[in-house]
Amino acid sequence: MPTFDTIDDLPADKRVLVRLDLNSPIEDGAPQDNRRFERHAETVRELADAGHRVVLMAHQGRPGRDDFTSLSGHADILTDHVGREVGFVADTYGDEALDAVDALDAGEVLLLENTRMCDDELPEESPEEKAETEFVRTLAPHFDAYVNDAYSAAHRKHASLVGFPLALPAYAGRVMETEYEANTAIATREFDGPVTMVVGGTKATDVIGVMDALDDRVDRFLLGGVAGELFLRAAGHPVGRDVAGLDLFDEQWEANRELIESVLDERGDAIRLASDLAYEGPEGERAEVAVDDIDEKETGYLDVGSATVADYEPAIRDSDAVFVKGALGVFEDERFADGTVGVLEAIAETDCFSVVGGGDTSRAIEMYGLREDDFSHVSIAGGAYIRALTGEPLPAVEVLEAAAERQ
Ligand SMILES: Nc1ncnc2c1ncn2[C@@H]1O[C@H](COP(=O)(O)OP(=O)(O)OP(=O)(O)O)[C@@H](O)[C@H]1O
Ligand SMILES: O=C(O)[C@H](O)COP(=O)(O)O
Repeated sequence: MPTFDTIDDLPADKRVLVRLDLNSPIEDGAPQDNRRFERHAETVRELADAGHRVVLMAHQGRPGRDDFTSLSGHADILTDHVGREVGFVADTYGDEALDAVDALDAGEVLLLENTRMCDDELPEESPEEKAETEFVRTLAPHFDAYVNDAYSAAHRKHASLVGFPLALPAYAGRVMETEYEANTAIATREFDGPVTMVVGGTKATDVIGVMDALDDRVDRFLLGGVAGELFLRAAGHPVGRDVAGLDLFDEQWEANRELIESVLDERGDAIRLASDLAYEGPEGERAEVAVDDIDEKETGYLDVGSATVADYEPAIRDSDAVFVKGALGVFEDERFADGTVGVLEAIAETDCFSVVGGGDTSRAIEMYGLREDDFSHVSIAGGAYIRALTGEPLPAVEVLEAAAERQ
């Protein structure tokens, strides 16, 4: 059971600073609606209905990446889900933000600008160091309480996640509570048959570390996405080409090369790699090529191929549990959705215990007409959920627990 306080313990009529995780897919510069808005809206609505003054913090993307944007579009989507206006101020803790915070009335909701636009937010440091930053020291005195609802970012030691709980009485929101309970329970569950993990997405650095930590708790890993191509590279195939504007492959290859080689060496028999890949053909169509026929690194691959899906399906069917972290391809583009959707369909058809995690990946479920009920748990957390599987502590949860002991 969690040992943190929740919003049930929050006294009435407070000025509350709330951390959400609204990190979303961005298309043409605009955030795309997804489960994170729907789920966080419950916490926001409950706090506003209770008459608190509610100020929200969240992040979007990472500096230097295309998805690093303002949160103004997020405020509009959240307004629809909460059913009351969510105001927005394009400032994190300057005078403009503080004036807007101080002007709020009971039951009003305001979203501050992307926390990662603030220099103090990102470098990972101890909670004590984060609590001493100008960001926390300036903003905290304008509030009576802090609520963390961002379970899916709880593996990061950023100021908005670990600094404020040292400066204010701290509570968990509804998403933090439910995701914590579901994911912690999974970590201690025992399975009779094979346990399979589908690994993909763009955050290869995160998932490769977890593959190493999970060790023999997972019987086989089915790889795709960026991590899959990096493992193929380690196995000697010239794949993993960065398309313009993105540095997904080379940077993560340099950072993880040794670990990938050692995981491949030690767990090679448990790791299944794509036998074919899909790319954009000359007429803009989906084209596929067998991995063994790729002899030059000149094409960017955007999905696993159909032979790979056919190879992965039986492994899923005979599993007792399947965990998904990250998409096998760029499923947002229908031409490159076959890998992700094929694997999700295979999981949905079995009655094994199944968890699909990740803010982006879980979105494929409704995009392609699958039913959430066909999976045991659909988590809006990606990195935090896979860390929970390894039993690794989450720094933002630890500070909430420490706060509860002081309160
Ligand atoms: N080969 C590829 N090249 C580029 N992007 C890819 C590739 N394969 C998958 N993706 C992208 O990976 C994204 C999902 O992975 P990501 O690592 O962001 O995980 P997530 O499920 O959102 O988890 P988290 O919550 O940790 O962000 C999808 O949006 C998809 O477009
Ligand atoms: O989308 C996520 O998984 C969380 O918001 C964390 O984002 P990050 O991996 O950029 O820290």
